[in-house]
Amino acid sequence: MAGMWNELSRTFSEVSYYDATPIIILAATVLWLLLWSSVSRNYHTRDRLPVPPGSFGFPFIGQTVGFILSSRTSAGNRQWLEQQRDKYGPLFKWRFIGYPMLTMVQAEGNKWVFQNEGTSNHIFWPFQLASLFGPDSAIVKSGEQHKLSRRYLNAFFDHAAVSRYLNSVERNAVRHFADHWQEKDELLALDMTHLYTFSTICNLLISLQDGPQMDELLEYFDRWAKGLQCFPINLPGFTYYKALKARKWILEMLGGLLEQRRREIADGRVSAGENMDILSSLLTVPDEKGNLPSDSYIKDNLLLILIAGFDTSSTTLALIIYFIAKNPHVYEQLVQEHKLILKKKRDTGREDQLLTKEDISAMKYTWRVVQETLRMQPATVGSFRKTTMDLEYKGYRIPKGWLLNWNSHCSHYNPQYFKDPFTFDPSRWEKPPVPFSYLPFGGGSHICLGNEFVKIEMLVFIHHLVRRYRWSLIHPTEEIVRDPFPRTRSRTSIRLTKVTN
Ligand code: HEM
Repeated sequence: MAGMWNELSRTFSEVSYYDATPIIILAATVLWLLLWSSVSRNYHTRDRLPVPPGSFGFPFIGQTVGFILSSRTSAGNRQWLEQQRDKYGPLFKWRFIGYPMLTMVQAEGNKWVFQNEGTSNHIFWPFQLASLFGPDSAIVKSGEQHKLSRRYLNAFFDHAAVSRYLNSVERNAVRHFADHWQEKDELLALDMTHLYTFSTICNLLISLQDGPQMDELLEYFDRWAKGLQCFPINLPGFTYYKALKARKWILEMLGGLLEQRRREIADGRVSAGENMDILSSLLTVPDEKGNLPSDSYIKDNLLLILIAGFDTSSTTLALIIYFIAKNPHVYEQLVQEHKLILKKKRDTGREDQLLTKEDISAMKYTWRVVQETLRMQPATVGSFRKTTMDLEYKGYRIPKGWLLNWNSHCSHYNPQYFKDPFTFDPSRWEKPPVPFSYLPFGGGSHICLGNEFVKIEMLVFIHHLVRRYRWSLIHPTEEIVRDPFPRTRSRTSIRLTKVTN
């Protein structure tokens, strides 16, 4: 009986196996056909889609000249982009130094760019800028290499790390006001904020204090920065050539410092601990794979942080001084906030002590003033990503190899996101903005490394400024220009009056 059953079941399974074969083949074929037709339909549909509206202009040059010329004035750049938007819509194509470019002027477009970073687009810098940054700079890296680099650098600039820098930032601010502001009735605010932010970041990174060596380094950084906005002509006498020379000089200087520090660590003259500057940390703290970074990585990234962290902050601080002078009610509100902080310090017996994290958290209105300044004059108005595959977005085909340009300046002035955008109104920051409409620090994986640090650097400075001075603009109607960072034509010349607490 059992034998018959086995026989039967074997026969049944064989029969069903042989019977099922054509069905399986048929089902697989149908499935494959369905999949193929869907893929090919999508492919062909995307292929048939139009590319976004706009004009590529002249071959190669496209609109490069018009765009660069418009970038010289602060409003010019935004107005140029708004003209294209009004003509073609919030997503438009144009051509920049030979590259087809797609600019997004609304929050939604910015979000799309940042959310697809690493999958269908990656960071792009024109070769002249990439050469100024250097091959090991985190800013030019993409994908896994960028992730590794950022994870390592983030440890020096996340919230916890930045809180540890508070005391040294404040000591530097106090020294700065004592050395450069006292006994002055008039000064150029931008020159002062330039010194303050450069000494703050030099101190933090390489323990370099005010003095001839810092002045010389600052001079080379200024030459380097001019290379960001010029034609890339690498011939003696041209700005780009000078910028590359300045990079070489800075790297040599950092190389010398690196060797000296290595010797000091070996001799035990610098020991591990919270007071180490970032250079010493880079020489002693291994990455997640247990390796110490190479010299070239250290030099390129010190250069990056120095450059990314001082012109942006110094121009923003000078414009904060400018906007406060133009809005006396803002100054009064700031004074009230900082008087309260000083009173609280007095009441708790901390009068002579440095600011604490709690004092910084109490500077709510002051931070809104910073946010509003960064809305009206973001130091960086956008940058580029490059598509790594053909894409479809909003019914358009976006070919592989096009540049995507996220832009903050236009959305910062869009009344849909910011009511009365031309009014300097710190109170608008009592509510959070529409996501991706406010991007002074960029977004996605390349979001500003220093955005936590900026907060203490600026709040500490404003605290010491408003408790010491009141000021007015010597040229109240002067224009804001960009070269490439925003500044007033006179570098914000102000008249100072000392105040007593
Ligand atoms: C008001 C001051 C600042 C503004 C407005 C600002 C703005 C920005 C923006 C918009 C980006 C993104 C670029 C992109 O997506 O392509 C960026 C990147 C960066 N910023 Fe800042 N920044 C400021 C201050 C600082 C400071 C103080 C530091 C350093 C301590 C710093 C370090 C960096 C670095 C290293 C990057 C490159 C990040 C990467 O590519 O992964 N920035 N910054």
